[in-house]
Parts: sequence; structure tokens; C-alpha cells
Amino acid sequence: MTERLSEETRDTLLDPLLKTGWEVTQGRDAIQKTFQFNNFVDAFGWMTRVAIWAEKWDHHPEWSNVYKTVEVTLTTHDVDGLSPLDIKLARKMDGLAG
Ligand SMILES: C[C@H](O)[C@H](O)[C@H]1CNC2=NC(N)=NC(=O)C2=N1
Repeated sequence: MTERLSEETRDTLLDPLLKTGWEVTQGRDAIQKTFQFNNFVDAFGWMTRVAIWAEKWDHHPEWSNVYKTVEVTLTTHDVDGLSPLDIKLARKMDGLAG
């Protein structure tokens, strides 16, 4: 079972993600980002690829898709806050989005 990000490592791990458009969610220990794609098929294809990693890592996003936009929130429900798994999945999402 994972643990919440420690205060010592939190900023170091979050800073690179904040530079790629992730934001800390107001009122929740979570991060969020809106991904824009060229069209619905690209958006859904990206979601499909992310889903495979989410299932492999047993760590799943909270997300919604409208046409070519995907809004994503990441947090770890088991610890009610951010964990290294959220950092890992956010990095993977950025990587797969190109
Ligand atoms: C039983 C199952 O392993 C757990 O519910 C996993 C599934 N995916 C998860 N995803 C996220 N975001 N947080 C969790 O705590 C979590 N827990």
C-alpha cells in the first residue's frame, strides 16, 4: 500500500508537473489538468493507452471526456491524498500526450 507524499518530497515532485500544466486542486489533496487533442478519436485513443497503464499500476484517474477535451484529476483514494502513484501516472499521461 502506498503512502501520502511527504512534506519533504512533495514540492520537488510536484514542481516539474506544475510546469507542464498540472495544478493543485482547490480544496482537495489532488492535482488536475485539462488535455486538449486534435479530435475525439485522438482523445479517446489517449484515454485507452492511459487506461492500460492505470490498470497495470492499479491506479486510476478521475476523468471526463467531452469531444477532444479530457479533464483529469489525480489523487490516491486509499490514502485520501497525493501519493507517488499520482506523480507516476501524471508523468505517464504527459508522456503519452506528446
Ligand atoms: C482495490 C484496488 O486495488 C484499489 O481500489 C485501487 C484501485 N485504483 C485506485 N486509484 C486511485 N486513484 N486511488 C486508489 O486508492 C486506488 N486504489
